[in-house]
Amino acid sequence: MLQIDRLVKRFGSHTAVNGLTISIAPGELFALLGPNGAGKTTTINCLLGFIQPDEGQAVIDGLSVVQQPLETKRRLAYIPEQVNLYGHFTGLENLAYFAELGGHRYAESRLHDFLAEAGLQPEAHERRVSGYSKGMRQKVGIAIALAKEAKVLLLDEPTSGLDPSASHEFSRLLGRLRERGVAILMATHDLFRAKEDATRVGIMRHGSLVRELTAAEISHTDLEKLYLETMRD
Ligand SMILES: Nc1ncnc2c1ncn2[C@@H]1O[C@H](COP(=O)(O)OP(=O)(O)OP(=O)(O)O)[C@@H](O)[C@H]1O
Repeated sequence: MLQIDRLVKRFGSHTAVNGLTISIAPGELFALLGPNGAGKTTTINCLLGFIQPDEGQAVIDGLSVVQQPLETKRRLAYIPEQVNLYGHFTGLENLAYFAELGGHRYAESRLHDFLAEAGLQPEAHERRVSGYSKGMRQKVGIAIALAKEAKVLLLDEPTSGLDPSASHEFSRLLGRLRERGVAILMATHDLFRAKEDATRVGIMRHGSLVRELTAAEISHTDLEKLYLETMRD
């Protein structure tokens, strides 16, 4: 469960996040849309503890991000546009390292299982990550989320730059995480994937949520129309 409650983040006189409230239940995927500068990444950075909010709070699995930073980080997985891994280590070694940071130590065979579950071809498991494609790095990111038994997954522009089949496969993996009860927040510009993958869609502008809808209730075309209208208001 992820709860964001009246979150405010200011940079000098500029308010990047302005009273944002979102609640995401286990198994839900909330897609956060919004133009450049709307405050999506700033919100995610507050949840990750990279920056401190000025007001409001974020709660992960019942724990406050500000008051229990280490405990909340253990329950979180984060997949940015470019998954940050150690290039000179293999996928398997990266997974072992990040799982251990999250407090989990696994036998090698179990680590292979997580990578396979995340869709990484077996022959790639013991190859250096520096030779991986973007899609392969993201699969390691998913394997890390599985190995950490993350309760909450944060995604920032995960499908930008992925080819359509990699993007489709990534969505399928997100579906599997949802089935396991992970609460997912995905910041994206991809209206198609938002509609396809999300249970709810929110449109953010100037740091606030200006629209919120159930993905099943709207067509792709109507979502695009609504988004463009919201930007004109
Ligand atoms: N460290 C910072 N210092 C000053 N201003 C910042 C900082 N980080 C973000 N901002 C400002 O806060 C606002 C929100 O930025 P943010 O990156 O959260 O937007 P975004 O919705 O993620 O945009 P994009 O879609 O381009 O990733 C922008 O006006 C940005 O310039």
